[in-house]
Amino acid sequence: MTAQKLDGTATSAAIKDELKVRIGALRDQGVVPGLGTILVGDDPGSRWYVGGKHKDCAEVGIESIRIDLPETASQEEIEDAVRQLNDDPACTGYIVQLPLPRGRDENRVLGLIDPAKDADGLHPTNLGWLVLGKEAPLPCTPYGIVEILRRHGVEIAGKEVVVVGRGVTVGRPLGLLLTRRSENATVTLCHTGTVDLAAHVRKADIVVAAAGVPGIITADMVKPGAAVLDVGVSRVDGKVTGDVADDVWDVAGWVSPNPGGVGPMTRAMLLANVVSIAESKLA
Ligand SMILES: Nc1nc2c(c(=O)[nH]1)N[C@@H](CN(C=O)c1ccc(C(=O)N[C@@H](CCC(=O)O)C(=O)O)cc1)CN2
Repeated sequence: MTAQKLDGTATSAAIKDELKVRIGALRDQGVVPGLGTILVGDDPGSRWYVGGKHKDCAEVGIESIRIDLPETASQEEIEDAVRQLNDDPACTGYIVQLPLPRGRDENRVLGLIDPAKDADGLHPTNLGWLVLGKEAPLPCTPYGIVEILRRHGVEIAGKEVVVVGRGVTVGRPLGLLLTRRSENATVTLCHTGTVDLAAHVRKADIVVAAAGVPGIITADMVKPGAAVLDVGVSRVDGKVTGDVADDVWDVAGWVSPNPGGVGPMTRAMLLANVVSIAESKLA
């Protein structure tokens, strides 16, 4: 058996086509959506991700505002950049690319973002709304994971989901998202303190691997027919390598490749958040 592909490249292209229509309608009403980014430092991966976000904006008709700061930027300089975008009327929503260089207080920076411009859904207020069940911008990777499953017809309600990784951009918010009444999954959040990871993964209908450990999910751990989403990103010999071993394709029902799976969905949902923020201002 070979798993079917959860194709993030094709799905994100379809989402971008839908967004182009919504952006056209906004522009017809005199609203020009703008995405801002704050990038600090020289990490090649982060540079690539931010470059991709601005390329996506150009493709769908969202204006771009880019603030790049050097590796040496102080906490104060980063916070000034946040205030600048909070005050910029051309900026509908924005993100601070994570991780920040060592020694900077990420939580303090995220907390200074205007929650109404939080295109990443990572401001404490918006994460709080996720807990409380009120509509707010959703963190882009978890949002993308739900969309890729939904658009491939993979049932979520009533399913056992194992999320491997408890990071703030994926694991923790994904657990909250999938346990909302609208998704209705049962979620087990595994992490480095989990004693028997394989035993948990074996019970899952849906596995989301976001540990950043190459090949941590192997075929013997996967229930036949399960959906396995590969979110982890590591670089091995300069090549992007995911958390899911190649032999998983022989056992699973669905696999999201990496690259080409959840990554492009993360980018598409960021655009969707910006468009939703712009639309909410008209309502
Ligand atoms: N402020 C944020 N920082 C980070 C987030 C985030 O959602 N908000 N997530 C990740 C990085 N990320 C977006 O910022 C991201 C990661 C991966 C991709 C992607 O398209 N990946 C490609 C492969 C890329 C490669 O070759 O290196 C793919 O999967 O096909 C897009 C965005 C951490 N930081």
